[in-house]
Amino acid sequence: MPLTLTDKVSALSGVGPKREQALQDLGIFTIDDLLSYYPYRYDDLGERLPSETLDGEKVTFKGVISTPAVVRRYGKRSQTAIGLLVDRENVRVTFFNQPWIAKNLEVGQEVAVYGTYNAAKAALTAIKLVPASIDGLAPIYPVSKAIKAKTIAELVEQAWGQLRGSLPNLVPTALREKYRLLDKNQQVEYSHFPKDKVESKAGRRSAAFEEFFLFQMRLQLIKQADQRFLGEALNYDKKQVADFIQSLPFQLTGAQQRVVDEILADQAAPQHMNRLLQGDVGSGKTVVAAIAMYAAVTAGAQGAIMAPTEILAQQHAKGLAKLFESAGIHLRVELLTSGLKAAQRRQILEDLESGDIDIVVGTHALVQDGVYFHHLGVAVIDEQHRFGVKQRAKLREGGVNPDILAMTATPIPRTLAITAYGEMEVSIIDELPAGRKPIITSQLSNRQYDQAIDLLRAELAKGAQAYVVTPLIEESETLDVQNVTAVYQELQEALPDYTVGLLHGRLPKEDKDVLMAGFANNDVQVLVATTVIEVGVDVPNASIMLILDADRFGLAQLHQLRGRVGRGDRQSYTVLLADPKTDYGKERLAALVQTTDGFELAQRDLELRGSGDILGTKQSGMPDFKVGDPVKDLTMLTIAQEEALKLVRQPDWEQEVDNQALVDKLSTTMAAYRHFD
Ligand SMILES: Nc1ncnc2c1ncn2[C@@H]1O[C@H](COP(=O)(O)OP(=O)(O)OP(=O)(O)O)[C@@H](O)[C@H]1O
Repeated sequence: MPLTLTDKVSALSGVGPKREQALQDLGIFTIDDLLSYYPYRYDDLGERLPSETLDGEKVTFKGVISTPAVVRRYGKRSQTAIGLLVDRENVRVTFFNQPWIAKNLEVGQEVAVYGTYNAAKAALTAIKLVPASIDGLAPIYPVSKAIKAKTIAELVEQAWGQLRGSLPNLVPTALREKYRLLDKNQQVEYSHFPKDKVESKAGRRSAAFEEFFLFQMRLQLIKQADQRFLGEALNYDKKQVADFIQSLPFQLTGAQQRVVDEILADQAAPQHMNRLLQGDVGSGKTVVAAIAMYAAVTAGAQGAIMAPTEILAQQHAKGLAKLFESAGIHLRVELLTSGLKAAQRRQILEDLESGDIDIVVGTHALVQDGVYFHHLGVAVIDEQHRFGVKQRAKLREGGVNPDILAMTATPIPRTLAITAYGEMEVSIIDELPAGRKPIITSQLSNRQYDQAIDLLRAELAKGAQAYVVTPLIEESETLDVQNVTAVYQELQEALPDYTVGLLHGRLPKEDKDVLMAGFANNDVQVLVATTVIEVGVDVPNASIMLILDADRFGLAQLHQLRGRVGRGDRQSYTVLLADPKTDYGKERLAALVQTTDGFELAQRDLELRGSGDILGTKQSGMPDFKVGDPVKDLTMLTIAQEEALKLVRQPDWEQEVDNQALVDKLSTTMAAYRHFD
């Protein structure tokens, strides 16, 4: 049977259950996955002359051995050196710790050596001998411990040997011509087996476009499907909503007012709303969500808000209840989390279905089976990246198709957000409430811990509260707990006049609740915690945060953490305790000291990392591209979006494009949405 793209990788010889598992762990299930598993870089095995080579460059020199191998031993270590005549230049080549190699190196023999060139000394530190016949670039694949790059290369070769020339194009011909993209077979060939950099670049460019194009086709199809299930034109009570906004304890910022208008307009329109609300930490997204939910309630519908953690859900529930109460609005706000007792849960589910509950706040429990709404008008998803498309789809089940408002504090440059969240409209709160004093951030060495505690004491003496954050240690929860507990005990002794609380992921839910309530009421003044407090905790009286071993956190995470202070009128402080060892570590902390602007930090982080990593990762909910880089290749991503949009707008695009392979590839996405029709 000839090999096909949809075959499992186990169809290849040499792939048993163990290897198959290792491949699956890398996301490679089918032959198609394997052939789309592109190298992340190439070793340049093409031969070159020393005079064409830069200092420090990795290069292959092909030449004739001119001096016999000399082996020097230093205990367990060794150096083996030869002279290599490359064209007319003599290069000294040194192999480290491979004494046995000497016997393969005879004067007069022709060899090719791959290594790092030192121009000043005309010396090459050898990485490996390569067969003299090899020319071009050797693909290097991202791998895991369980499988070697070489194995992947061999499997790709095996599969390609059988399928070469037979792959259908996914990108329509017209587009390939317009943007001078390669035919699929050439794309695969050039990506895996380029002869030179021109080929590898061309392969990568076409592969990136294909990836973006498929991604955008999916987004646009989802968007189109979304628009097809008509939302509902919520007939909300303008006066009541205006009164609510009037009665808030503060005035909305201009940015808040603008996004509120955008959201209310969406809600009132017959189309279904699918909007992303982006705003830096502390910019006041929650109250915007409250207004949207209240509008739904005035129209006789319900509102729901889903939070990523129980602590946050509780906080939202309490905060919302207080907000409405202080405005003299009588609403029923309930909390639905997995921690509820069965009877309580049953009651809440009943009241949700009968419409007795106006606003429900919860975690993932909200999108579980058996949760039915009487009439859900708007669903707010806090930190949207923690919820997938499936859960969103779940909200639509039972015929309801609520407006969706996703909120995130991850700052993403606007153009990028618009393309990457192509299925959503984007609203941005780019202004902090008036009167906020920028948080003062400082960095101290770990040896200056006492000084940090003095700062903390000074704040406590003013009646303020404090956070002390300890990091994740090597991903081990047990060690984290030990660490955070030790810090807690120490602080209890150091601060006898204050109540110190301890919060970590292992605590029973009730204890967490009691503690968070205590901190919110100022019964607890110092909260020692692991990163469980990362998102959304809102205690405006807290004015100082100590972050221990701050270099163990990522920049975005530190920014989120820091956002827990500076939420009220007090001047707030963040003290980063760390002795960063790497430049990246130092610059990351310096960036935090220098600016409190999340967008600027996101940009800095990008530059420091030098890649789209920050956006590609799980953290931010941005799609994970394998080849394309949404930051560096933004123009291409935008083009892919425009073209996908143009295509799906044609009523018969499936016939129009005349590309069955593309239609097949997208069929799952379409099917997932078809059953809502
Ligand atoms: N316009 C405003 N003027 C003054 N205070 C405000 C305003 N809007 C919100 N606040 C207050 O600012 C604090 C932060 O607001 P909120 O919790 O909504 O921020 P957020 O954007 O959700 O932040 P995070 O992403 O950090 O959770 C709250 O205490 C809130 O009451």
